Amino acid sequence: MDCILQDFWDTAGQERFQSMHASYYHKAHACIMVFDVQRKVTYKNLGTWYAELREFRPEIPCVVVANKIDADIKVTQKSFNFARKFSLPLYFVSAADGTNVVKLFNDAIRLAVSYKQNSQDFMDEVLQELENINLDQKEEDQLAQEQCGNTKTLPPS
Ligand SMILES: Nc1nc2c(ncn2[C@@H]2O[C@H](COP(=O)(O)OP(=O)(O)OP(=O)(O)O)[C@@H](O)[C@H]2O)c(=O)[nH]1
Repeated sequence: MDCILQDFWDTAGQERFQSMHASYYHKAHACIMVFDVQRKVTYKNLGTWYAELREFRPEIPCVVVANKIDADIKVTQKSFNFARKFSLPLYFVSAADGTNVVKLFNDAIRLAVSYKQNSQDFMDEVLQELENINLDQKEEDQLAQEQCGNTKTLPPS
């Protein structure tokens, strides 16, 4: 199971939108979009990030995080339209004091696992097939290695 991505966590808060390489998206089974409640521009950029995410991963679960609430607790009374507009769960978080951090990651992981188990997305099926091929290959390599090892340890006849 893969979750989007330390890089996304880092990049989403940036002031300028900078596209991420498609490979970052492809194996993600959930996305956590973070904005900084003290920097309006990071909230404004969410729409662009979300559009890019949906281009590559149309169905993965996504949650929105309002971070740094410790700096101004009153923001927790605000309603943030972006989350409502796309029906995404919104978490009020402080990475500094830990508020809601564990809950956020527990929920995101649960969503990701459930998505991975039930996904009907064509891209996921392709990736799963590739993963299976890799696993088969690894098993074959391991078997071949074991057989080589066995041959070496055979006593001389
Ligand atoms: N008060 C407060 N400060 C925080 C919180 N999370 C991160 N910071 C501070 O914000 C600054 C940037 O944190 P980073 O972990 O570097 O985050 P980043 O996403 O790379 O950077 P930004 O996009 O600038 O927020 C650091 O000085 C952190 O200490 C938080 O929840 N509350």
